[in-house]
Amino acid sequence: MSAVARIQLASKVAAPMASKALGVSSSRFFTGTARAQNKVTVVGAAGGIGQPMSLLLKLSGKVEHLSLFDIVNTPGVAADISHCNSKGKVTGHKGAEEMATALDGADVVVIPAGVPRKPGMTRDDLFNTNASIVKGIAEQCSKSCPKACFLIISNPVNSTVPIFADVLKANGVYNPQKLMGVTTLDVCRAQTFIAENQGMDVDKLDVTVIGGHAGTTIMPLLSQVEGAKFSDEDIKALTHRIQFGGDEVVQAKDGAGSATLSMAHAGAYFAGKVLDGLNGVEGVTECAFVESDLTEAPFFASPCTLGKDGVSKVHGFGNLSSFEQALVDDNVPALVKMAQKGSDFVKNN
Ligand SMILES: NC(=O)C1=CN([C@@H]2O[C@H](COP(=O)(O)OP(=O)(O)OC[C@H]3O[C@@H](n4cnc5c(N)ncnc54)[C@H](O)[C@@H]3O)[C@@H](O)[C@H]2O)C=CC1
Ligand SMILES: O=C([O-])CC(=O)C(=O)O
Repeated sequence: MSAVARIQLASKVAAPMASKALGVSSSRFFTGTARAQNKVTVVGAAGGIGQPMSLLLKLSGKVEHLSLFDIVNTPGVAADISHCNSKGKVTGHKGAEEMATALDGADVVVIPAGVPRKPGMTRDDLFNTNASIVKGIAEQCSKSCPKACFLIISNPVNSTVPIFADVLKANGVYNPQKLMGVTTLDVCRAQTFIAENQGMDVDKLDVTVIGGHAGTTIMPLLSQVEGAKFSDEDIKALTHRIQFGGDEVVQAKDGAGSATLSMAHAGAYFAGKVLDGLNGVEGVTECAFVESDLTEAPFFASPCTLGKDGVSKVHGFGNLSSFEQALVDDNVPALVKMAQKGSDFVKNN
């Protein structure tokens, strides 16, 4: 099937894009209106997330130049993906000496580089390894593509985003509108689990998930789901499942890593929305972990409008139920601490 036919087929099964976000959905994946005119670099492109996410970005038709960087295996991954008959060229770059070329002139840099969890670990247990990986990537981005939008997937997101911010700040190139922690998978899970529980059409569900991306810092706002009716038990069980959805996958993979395929979908979807915003599509709104003054936490996920310069507006989270307010009160101190841990790392290394 030609790329055009494939996209036409996708748009037949998908609802037309409205100006407001409709929520993350695979059937809406190919319906964006952005033209392929940007360079997107994936850092960690040969990994469990990096490979399928790069494939989805290539198939999206939204990327003019897909630049794949990793410390291993990228020439093969790039050669393979480049044979897909969709718009955009693909280049592969391997190792520190090729990183500058990979990043040079990028409009969007998506970063799933770093180690994943094994059963029994928290995301914070990845800090010691991933903090220095993310810091090194931020240093090179400061030099090679300081004006790009940076989409951070590497865990622990609650600390790696502050690390990235502080490195950009130290290099005098930090723009809070352009730095986003990717929390889209939490929204995907919320939509999937709520649709199942309520017998609703997953394509029509829009769920806001605020806070951070680790355990109880992930806070889905079930009280705001239009048309849903939850018992108190459902609210507790669904909230817990959304907060610990990552653990569900880690346990099922039994030592072989964490979510890769669902994250590839979520990451490519979110990157596509960032590209839509950069290219002038109006009213694109998605949840993301961004610099925020909504709470005491310096970074906090909430709905954000994505525009020509990245995040053009950080929205509030509206009225909360008493259950949700208690979650926010209980979890903001943890978010403050995890951000501070990231900042301290940059200060001391
Ligand atoms: N934000 C989110 O919702 C999610 C985040 N993650 C996180 O994403 C990260 C990646 O996960 P996977 O792809 O499963 O891991 P993986 O181990 O399969 O892939 C990671 C890739 O990063 C590469 N890498 C390591 N250091 C690098 C560097 N300095 N520069 C470029 N590439 C480098 C590795 O060579 C590898 O190919 C983990 O930290 C994981 O916890 C995973 C799922 C969801
Ligand atoms: O659970 C993990 O370690 C990976 C992740 O962030 C997720 O699946 O949400």
